[in-house]
Amino acid sequence: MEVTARAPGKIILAGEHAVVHGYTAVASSIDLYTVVSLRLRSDEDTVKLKLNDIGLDFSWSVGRIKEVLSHLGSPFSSTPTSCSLETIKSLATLVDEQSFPETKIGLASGVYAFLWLYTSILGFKPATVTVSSELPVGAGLGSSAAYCVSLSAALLALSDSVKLDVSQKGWSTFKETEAELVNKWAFEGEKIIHGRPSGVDNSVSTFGNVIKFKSGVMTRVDSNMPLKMLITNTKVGRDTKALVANVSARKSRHPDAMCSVLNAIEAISDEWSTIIQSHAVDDLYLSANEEKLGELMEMNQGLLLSIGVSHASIENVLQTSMKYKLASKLTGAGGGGCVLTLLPTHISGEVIDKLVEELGSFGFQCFSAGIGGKGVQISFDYSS
Ligand SMILES: Nc1ncnc2c1ncn2[C@@H]1O[C@H](COP(=O)(O)OP(=O)(O)O)[C@@H](O)[C@H]1O
Ligand SMILES: C[C@@](O)(CCOP(=O)(O)O)CC(=O)O
Ligand SMILES: [Mg+2]
Repeated sequence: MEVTARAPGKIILAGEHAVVHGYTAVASSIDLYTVVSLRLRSDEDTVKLKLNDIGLDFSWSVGRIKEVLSHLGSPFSSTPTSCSLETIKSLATLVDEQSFPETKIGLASGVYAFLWLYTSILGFKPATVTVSSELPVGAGLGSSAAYCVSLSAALLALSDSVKLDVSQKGWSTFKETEAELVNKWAFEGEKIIHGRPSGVDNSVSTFGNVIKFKSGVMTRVDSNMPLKMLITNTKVGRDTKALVANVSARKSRHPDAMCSVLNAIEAISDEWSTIIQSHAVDDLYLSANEEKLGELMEMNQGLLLSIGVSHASIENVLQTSMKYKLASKLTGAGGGGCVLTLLPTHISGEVIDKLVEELGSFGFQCFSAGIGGKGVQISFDYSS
């Protein structure tokens, strides 16, 4: 039997980075998914991992995994637990043995996260795991969270920790308590990739829709506004872990100034969630609210610049969209990656086409995505 799990990416509408320090963020799932398929094998004695998006394949014999991890007391606890530094070192041994290409070394932490989740949830069962994603990897759309959530979901679906109704056909969602377990494991995976994640990305990928997130607590937001965003990928590579660490360093150098900036970001997140929850009584009310959201995005972007996470490519997108009187902000960790541009309901297709063309001339890639869909889902296939 094969199980397939899919988990969505996300956009952060307001509050990235601030959320790492206990201030509110508002985020929404998008309809671009990372898909993980997992097949347990009785015919082989290996754990195979195929990472299609980054073109890397791994194969470990179960015996070798046991040998390297046994002194740490593996198989590990089947309840969500943090991976120690000592364990990461052992996981790195397993990855190094597969001659990880030097040019892709930044991607190694994703493989450590896989090995940690795999051995903790399924122990030493032989299997083939394949990962492919519609999300750009490392561009601010939460690919790391979608990867950890879909992996955790697929692994838990075939573990003893979760009892699922496997007779269901097509995509199905987890019950609340099971989804919480998926989310907790995914957070442990995110810790390996991000260092110090807030938990907003894995939560919105697990539960979907629009959420407010503060100090590890998620609140569902009932959005009543038809939100449309243009997403521009600057294609400038960046690493969430490094950007988050830089902000923390700036915060320790300037605690008072940073506290004021982060408080201001929180006020923006709070206003975002109030506005999108309000019911538009007529078109005038809707466009007034869209204008307010645009201003909030401009303010949020200015504050993100002040904490050091913007980039020349991001500023280029901002200036270009401003020519068309459209507001933008970076989304995710910044430093490159993706920028959101709010597309008000009254905007003409012609204007959008012109903007997309101009952004394309800089080598940026524009696309739109459905905002606020379902969270993680699974599907069983009995034919394999
Ligand atoms: N589809 C994927 N295949 C392999 N690794 C992935 C995939 N998606 C995410 N990752 C892991 O997540 C990391 C990117 O995470 P991050 O820097 O947080 O960017 P973002 O989450 O914004 O895409 C990659 O370096 C890799 O380790
Ligand atoms: C910067 C941050 O707020 C969001 C990071 O998102 P992404 O990995 O860039 O998609 C970090 C976090 O909340 O864990
Ligand atoms: Mg990430």
